[in-house]
Amino acid sequence: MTSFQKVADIEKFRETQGAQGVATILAIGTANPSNYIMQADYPDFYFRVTNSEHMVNLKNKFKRICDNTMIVKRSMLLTEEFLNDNPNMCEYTSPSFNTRQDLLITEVPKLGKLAATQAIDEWGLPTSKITHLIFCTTSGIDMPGADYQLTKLLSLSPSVKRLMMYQQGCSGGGMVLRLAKDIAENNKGSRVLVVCSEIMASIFHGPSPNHIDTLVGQALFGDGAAAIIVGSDPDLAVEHPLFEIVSTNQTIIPDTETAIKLHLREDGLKLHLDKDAPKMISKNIENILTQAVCPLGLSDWNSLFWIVHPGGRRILDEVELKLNLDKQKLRASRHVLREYGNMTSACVLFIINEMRNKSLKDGKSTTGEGLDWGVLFGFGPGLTVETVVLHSKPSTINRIDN
Ligand SMILES: CC(=O)CC(=O)SCCNC(=O)CCNC(=O)[C@H](O)C(C)(C)COP(=O)(O)OP(=O)(O)OC[C@H]1O[C@@H](n2cnc3c(N)ncnc32)[C@H](O)[C@@H]1OP(=O)(O)O
Repeated sequence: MTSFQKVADIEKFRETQGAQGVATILAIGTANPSNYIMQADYPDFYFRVTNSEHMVNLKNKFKRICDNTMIVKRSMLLTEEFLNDNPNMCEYTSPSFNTRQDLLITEVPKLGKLAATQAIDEWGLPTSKITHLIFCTTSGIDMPGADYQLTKLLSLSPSVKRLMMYQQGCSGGGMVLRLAKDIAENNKGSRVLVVCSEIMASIFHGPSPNHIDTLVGQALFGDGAAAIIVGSDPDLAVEHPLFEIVSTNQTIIPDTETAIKLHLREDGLKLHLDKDAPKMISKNIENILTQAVCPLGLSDWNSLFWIVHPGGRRILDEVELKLNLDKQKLRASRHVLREYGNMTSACVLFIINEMRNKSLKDGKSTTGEGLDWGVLFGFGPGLTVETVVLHSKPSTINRIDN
């Protein structure tokens, strides 16, 4: 065989490997721990459980921060009993890594399993058809990882191709869509199970008057997991496309390296948040958006449906203001923030779910609030921005939850 023939054969083989069509979201599932706390009750809970009632001014400030988040409730695996039994987690800084790890290593895959099971039920095909697994979490770290544990919990094939993404922060939700698209479009017949599972036990700390940014984090984060199934060339006899993942981009906003930082230390995951992070995002958002959607001939921002990581209320306010978005455009993002808080990487997948459910309930013609094209933004440390352009599908069938 000549070397020319060899190359020709490889190219021919390569042609059989790729899918024909664009990667499509085929099902979505979500899950939260049953334990939750109302935001209005949180300052009392938090200062009581951390033995900080004497910090009266700080508690008043925390009440103001909690009120201004616009969050109504958050799911929280951490109970008062657990925190009382583990007082090292209630200090601002005290070695507590092992306590956190012991909880997270078990509970993160378990919560992920609940969301994944819901997505698989909606999808309707056997788990043996899942070819790839992407697991994303910023809650803990381990080897073998949460992807391995979930493979066991769901009895997936031991040959499922796994990708474990630890410590990606809130942009992780956009990142997993980018990776799932690349896998689905380059591997004919593949079905990618994507799971984002987050538990705030990693980032829970007692208050410190010298670290208000960490305190802001205590008012924002909630527990939740979301799962989606992504594949190209759906079998329309059994699969029901929800959104096509049309294009993806990742970029770093210049000179913002210190805006959102999370450092994993012996006292847990420490959040550092610049007060101006929302402004840094809004100052750059139009440029990033233009680069993502202009190649598709889209230039009217209000003609799109919107999925924006709700890192905090001010991030949504600033984006809305900067882009002159109609008040209803960020409805789904605000709904998820209000009902669940900031669930890090899982948030944007919850918003996709909320959008398709509400679209169906309201009798809209497409999964994207009756519109055809939409944009999804994930924001994380870096500042890293993940941008995903989505195309909606007819708003029919599939199960509605919530
Ligand atoms: C984990 C990841 O990878 C990605 C993420 O999502 S990280 C989280 C990203 N989230 C953010 O950056 C939060 C954005 N901020 C907000 O949404 C709002 O500021 C908020 C809801 C926290 C408070 O609402 P607000 O309308 O700004 O209230 P405001 O009265 O101005 O602030 C309350 C107090 O908190 C302080 N504060 C707010 N943000 C602060 C910060 N980052 N650092 C220090 N102090 C802060 C304010 O100075 C103010 O203090 P005073 O009362 O002493 O003046």
